[in-house]
Amino acid sequence: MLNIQNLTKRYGSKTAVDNLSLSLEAGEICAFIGHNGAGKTTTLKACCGLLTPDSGEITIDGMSIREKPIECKRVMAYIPDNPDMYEFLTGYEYLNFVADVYGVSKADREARIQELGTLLGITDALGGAISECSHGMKQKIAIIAALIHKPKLILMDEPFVGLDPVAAHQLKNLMAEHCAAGGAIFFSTHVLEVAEKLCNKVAIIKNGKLIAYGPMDEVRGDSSLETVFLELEEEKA
Ligand SMILES: Nc1ncnc2c1ncn2[C@@H]1O[C@H](COP(=O)(O)OP(=O)(O)OP(=O)(O)O)[C@@H](O)[C@H]1O
Repeated sequence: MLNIQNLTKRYGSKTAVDNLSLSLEAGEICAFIGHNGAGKTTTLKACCGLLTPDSGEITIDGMSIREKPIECKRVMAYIPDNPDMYEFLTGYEYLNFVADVYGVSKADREARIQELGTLLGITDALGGAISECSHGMKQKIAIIAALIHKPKLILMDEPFVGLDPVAAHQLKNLMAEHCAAGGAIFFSTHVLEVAEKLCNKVAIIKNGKLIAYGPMDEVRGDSSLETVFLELEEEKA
């Protein structure tokens, strides 16, 4: 579903991501963890075509994001950590705009907005201007917008930040259901307890390099993810 081969991305003389390779199959939900500035957002942005790598190859559902960006975007979604939206639109107007871009039928979009809006507890606010929404409310609208075309692969950058406990719980359920139904999710988080409970795979990045990667049970062994993470941070310092 997602294949990253030898990804390197530099900003000037700074190597933000250094020869990183990983892959995700259908049904896998992978947490991407690492210290601030480790290279998570850069990797996620390269996966969805927002950043051009200096070297390496990324494929989505077997298609190169470089060669077939539109086809890739039809089957994937990206939820950034700080969503930029057209704030002068209402939530409904924005979601309909996104549904138009993806060619989602009227019936399908209405059902999806209803289902996800109810799940995340945002339906009542969708008639108001986005500029009047709180950070968490905007995050919920961004989640609905990203999922409106039923993507197979979901990329998320710290998706739980700003969500209230009910919405965070519902999002975790939704993520688990998505993967149980044959989708895949690659998301960054600093909340190791959530990563440990929710994910069957984990990738740990430090200073742009992948320092641990594999099935959650194997990477964690008999300890907690937090213990493994802290040990790795110290070891490779
Ligand atoms: N546009 C940019 N120009 C220059 N350097 C950048 C730019 N974006 C990111 N960087 C640098 O690249 C490195 C990786 O940043 P990135 O945002 O990918 O980290 P991150 O793991 O997502 O961090 P956080 O957990 O704080 O969100 C950092 O050293 C950062 O300063």
